[in-house]
Amino acid sequence: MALQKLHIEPLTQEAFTLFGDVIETDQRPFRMINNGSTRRYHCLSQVETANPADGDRAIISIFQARVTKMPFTIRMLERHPLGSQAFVPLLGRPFLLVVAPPTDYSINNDKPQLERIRAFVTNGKQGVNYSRGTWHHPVLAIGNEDDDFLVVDREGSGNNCDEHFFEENEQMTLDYQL
Ligand SMILES: NC(=O)N[C@@H](O)C(=O)O
Ligand code: NI
Repeated sequence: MALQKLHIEPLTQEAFTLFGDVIETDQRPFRMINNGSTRRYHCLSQVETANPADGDRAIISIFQARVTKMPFTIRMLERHPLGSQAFVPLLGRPFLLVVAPPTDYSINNDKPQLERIRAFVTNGKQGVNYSRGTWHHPVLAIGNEDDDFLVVDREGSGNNCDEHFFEENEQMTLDYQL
């Protein structure tokens, strides 16, 4: 049986609001700083950490992601129940997002809602900050060369990564040619 092919939408903040924030400058307000030499696009998103009083902290990493060979089968999604996770491309290339809205992580074996899974492609100038608990596929670099991302997420005690693997007949196909 053919797997369901995910429709890939262009990323906009409006379409992405259920899942988190788009980090971009297009059409965003800014203020001039540094004696008029610099635009500050202030607080495009915020880092969420569940338990700052227990030592949760926001950290900054770089992910060097291998290119995803297309067509690609979406076999799982993950979420970070204790904090947000932001990906900002460092090489100006588009990348793919597969997401589903956060669900109630207090329920055992909680899982993504299949019918609410959506796929997006960025424009190369956009990053994203997944809200705490947003289901998402691990980073999906596309194109001909591996890609680099600045990643801002939560470090602290406890499990901060739940993975859900789909039944074979629930898996989806992602196919995008740059
Ligand atoms: N595991 C890890 O740090 N990366 C994932 O969370 C991801 O979303 O790529
Ligand atoms: Ni993640």
